[in-house]
Formats: sequence, C-alpha cells, structure tokens
Amino acid sequence: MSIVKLNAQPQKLNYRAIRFLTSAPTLAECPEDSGAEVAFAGRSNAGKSSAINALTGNSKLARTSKTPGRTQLINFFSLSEQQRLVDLPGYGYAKVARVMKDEWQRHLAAYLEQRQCLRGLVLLMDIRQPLKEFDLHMLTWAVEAGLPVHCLLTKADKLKHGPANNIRFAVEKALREQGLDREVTLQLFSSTRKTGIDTLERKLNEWLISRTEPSATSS
Ligand SMILES: Nc1nc2c(ncn2[C@@H]2O[C@H](COP(=O)(O)OP(=O)(O)OP(=O)(O)O)[C@@H](O)[C@H]2O)c(=O)[nH]1
Ligand SMILES: [Mg+2]
Repeated sequence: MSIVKLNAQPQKLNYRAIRFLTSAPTLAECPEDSGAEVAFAGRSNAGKSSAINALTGNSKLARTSKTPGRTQLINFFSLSEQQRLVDLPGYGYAKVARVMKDEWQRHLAAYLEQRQCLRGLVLLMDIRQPLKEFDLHMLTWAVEAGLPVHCLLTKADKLKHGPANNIRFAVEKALREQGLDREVTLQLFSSTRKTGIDTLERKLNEWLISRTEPSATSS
C-alpha cells in the first residue's frame, strides 16, 4: 500500500535564516536540480540583490552596487535543504564587452528553460522605467512556459504614493491588454523603506511551500 505522508513543513519560511550557498557561471555548475527554487530576474540595477537583502534582513548577503552589472553569476541562497532563492545576473546596460553579455544571456536562458525545480520568477522593474523590452520578453516567455511571475515595481520610495499607485494600475492595464496577466501578479516595493516585504513573503511561501512535493513512502 502506498502512504502519502502529510506535508509536515511549516506554512511560513524563515527568510532571516537564509545562507549563501554557491555561485554558478553556467547551468552545468548549478546545485542539484531538486526541491524548489524561486529566481529574481530583471534589468541591471533594477534592485534584485537589494530586494533579497531587504527580505532577509541581511544587507551583506547579496552584493549590491551603483554600477549596473554587479551580479555576473547565478547566485544561490538556501532557506533549507530543499528551498532556495536565486539572484540572477541582470540584463541590460552592464559595462561589459558584448561577447560577455551574449555569454550571460545564453546561461540565463539555459537556466530559465531547463531548471526543473524553478517554481516562480520574481521580475523586478524600476518603477520609473517599467515594462522595457527585456521585461516584456521575460514576461512573454514565462507566460508561454506556464511559469508564474510576481512583478515588483522597485524603488517605489522614489515616487509619492499616488503616482506610484497610478504606475501600478497602468502596468496592470498594459499586461491585461497584451494578454500577459495570466499567472502574473504585481506589487509596489522599496528595499530602502522596507515596504512590500510581507506581500513578497506570502508569494514566496505560496511557491516554495505549497508547490514543494510532499514526501511519499511505501509500506
Ligand atoms: N532608492 C532606492 N534605491 C534602491 C532600491 N533598491 C535598490 N536600490 C539601489 O539601486 C542600485 C542597484 O541595486 P542592486 O540591488 O545592486 O541592483 P541589481 O538588480 O542587483 O543589479 P545587477 O546586479 O547589476 O543586475 C543600488 O545603488 C541600490 O542601492 C530601492 O528600493 N530604493
Ligand atoms: Mg545584483
């Protein structure tokens, strides 16, 4: 008889207990493809590393920089043996040679297309420059691949509350009009002010806990 054990995992993860795991330049060098992973993607300088630091309350966890292109490797952070967050290299105006940019893009595409344990994508966009070509490319790809996306409109502290919300509504409308709203959610976020962290945590818990396979045993 096959018995499926009740999933004994907590409904919340302790993001403060996160640890740096490893950095990988290519898909082949990533940790074993098991458990559940959520990746943070977005243009260079969008605030990916800062968001991971704000979420985990550790300003030194992921390296941040005023110089776009700081994160050049796929960086893995573990929440538990089976649950990870991933800081992806940014796309865009990194001050690196064209040939290197193409290299990264290839590794990024391989990771996104082939990583089986990827449960969702957090797509970060600077609220002052949302829905650039790369963002639309990522959203289209994810929707077609059936991968859920949660968008963070970052650096919301740079705008007053009213204008920030107006941008959020405009982005939601644009996504609906382009048929990109399936499995896509959106929120305002500020790493500096630490706003939007609860909403982000809820989404990550939903992806990393409820979508982790319950363990099965036979007797
Ligand atoms: N005001 C403000 N600045 C922010 C916020 N988030 C990030 N920044 C700043 O934006 C710059 C880029 O942040 P990073 O977190 O390094 O951006 P990234 O997306 O990881 O960049 P790459 O690694 O180059 O892809 C840094 O100078 C941060 O301090 C925010 O919420 N508000
Ligand atoms: Mg970074």
